[in-house]
Amino acid sequence: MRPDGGISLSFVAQQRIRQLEQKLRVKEERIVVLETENALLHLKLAECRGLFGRDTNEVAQLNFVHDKQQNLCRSMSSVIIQVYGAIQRLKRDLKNLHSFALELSRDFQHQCKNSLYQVLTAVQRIQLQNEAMQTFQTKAFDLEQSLQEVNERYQQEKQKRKILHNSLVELRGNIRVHCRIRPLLPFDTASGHSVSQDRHRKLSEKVAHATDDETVLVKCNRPGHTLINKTFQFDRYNVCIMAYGQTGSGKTYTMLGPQSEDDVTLSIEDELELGIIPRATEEVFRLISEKPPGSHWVEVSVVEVYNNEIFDLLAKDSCGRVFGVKRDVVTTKEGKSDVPLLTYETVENAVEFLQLVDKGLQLRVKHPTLVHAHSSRSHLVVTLTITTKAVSADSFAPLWTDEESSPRLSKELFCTFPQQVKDDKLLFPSRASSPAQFESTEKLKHIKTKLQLVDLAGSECVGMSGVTGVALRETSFINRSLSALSDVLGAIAEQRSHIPYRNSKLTHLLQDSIGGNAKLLVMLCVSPCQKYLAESLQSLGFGTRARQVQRGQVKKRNPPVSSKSK
Ligand SMILES: Nc1ncnc2c1ncn2[C@@H]1O[C@H](COP(=O)(O)OP(=O)(O)OP(=O)(O)O)[C@@H](O)[C@H]1O
Repeated sequence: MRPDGGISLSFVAQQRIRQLEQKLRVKEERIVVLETENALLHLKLAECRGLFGRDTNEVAQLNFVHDKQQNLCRSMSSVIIQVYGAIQRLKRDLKNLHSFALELSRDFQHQCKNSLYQVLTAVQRIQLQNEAMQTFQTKAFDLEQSLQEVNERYQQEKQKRKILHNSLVELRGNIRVHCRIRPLLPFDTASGHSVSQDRHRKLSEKVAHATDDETVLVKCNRPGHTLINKTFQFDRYNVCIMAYGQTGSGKTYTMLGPQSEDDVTLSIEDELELGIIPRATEEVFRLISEKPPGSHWVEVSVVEVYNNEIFDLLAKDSCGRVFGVKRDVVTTKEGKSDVPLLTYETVENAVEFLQLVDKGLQLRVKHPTLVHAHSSRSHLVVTLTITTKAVSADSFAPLWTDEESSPRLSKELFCTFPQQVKDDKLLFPSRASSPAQFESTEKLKHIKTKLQLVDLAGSECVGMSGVTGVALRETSFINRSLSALSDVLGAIAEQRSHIPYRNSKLTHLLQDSIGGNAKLLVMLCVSPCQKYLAESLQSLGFGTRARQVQRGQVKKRNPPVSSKSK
């Protein structure tokens, strides 16, 4: 400031400068701030640039993805269109289904109603039927009661009949006699040298006639001789077990059927001509075929009793050839007759059986006599042993029973030969050739039944048969054994305490079949012509007495068969 108190210029300048400097500093500070801001903005710009670069990549990738998405969208759209179409179709189907279900439901309801109606009707019907059933049951009960009453009455009647039957059987006994008269044959009328023509004609006349099934008439009117006009009654001609009669009267024919001159072969071709042995065997196998398989089996033995010796006609030598081997007959502990070592062959059918019998027959002794050119010199005994097995005693069903007689041949035949042995133990192993099944069923019950078919040798009048030497000896044995048989039958008929079975090998061998519970049929064979009148009358007389003794009509006496040995 100047001394007058005025403001100098410099001061003002200075003031101005200071102001300007102030302003400058402010400006500089502002610049610094702006620069800082600028730097920061650069930085941001750089950052933004970086970001922008990255974003561009992302945009490219996003574009790529976007393209892909668009493609996907396009394909999805077509799929969606398809799906949509399918959905539309499904909707239509669903709609159809729905209406079908509705229809079905309506049908079902309708059917349910129908069924218910039917069930109700059926229930009503059942109720009605139940009521009817109850009425019927009441009636059935009443009927059953009356049936029971009838059954009781039937059983009582049956019992009465059985008692009657048994007493009849008791009256008739176990021996039946039938008679068969053979026809006149050429050799009956053949002329002998020692008689005149006239006498020969007389001798060849038929004097024995069967007037009916049960009656034999012997009518003979010889001048100077007693008039014979006699009838003999016999049981019906049905079956027999034992053919008895004089030589040449037809025993072998009856038992075996016709045989050719040189060949003894049995034939089962001509049914009408069959003998009892093939018929009986066929019947046995027919009956067996009706039983369960394996429940029955048959063994066969064939023996001949020749000169009071027993020969096994099925025994084989080392080469398998059959030849008659001598055997003996013994009585077992149980009182049965037995032939130790006897050959038993198992057979499956009648043909096999007949083949065996044929073999045996080849060995049977024959010898021509004046009466019969093919006279059998031995007794033939064919035995069928039938073994029956059952799983228990209750289920046992024997091949035949002898409870009641029947008119049928089979029943009648089988009623004739029951000799049954009920075993709790095995009997079979004591015999040869047991079937395989048998061994595996040890605990089974077995019943053995014997069917013995016998062709006896013929009784013979030595004067007529003209035998000498060996044949005469044979005749003597034949007549003696027939006499022993007659004694046994007489003793049985008269119910004697001792039956002389052991007096001859024949009766000893047949012991099981002609005593005890067994039934024996004697088939009398008779020659029709006058020449054998005495022999025929003797046979018929024997048969009649045996039958009458059985019926209790005659007093005890010895049958006169022993006279045949004269
Ligand atoms: N009913 C019959 N029909 C036809 N011929 C028969 C009849 N009976 C027997 N014959 C015949 O009579 C003859 C003697 O019969 P067969 O051989 O059976 O007698 P047999 O009694 O057995 O004799 P033998 O005891 O001597 O052996 C034989 O030629 C036989 O063919």
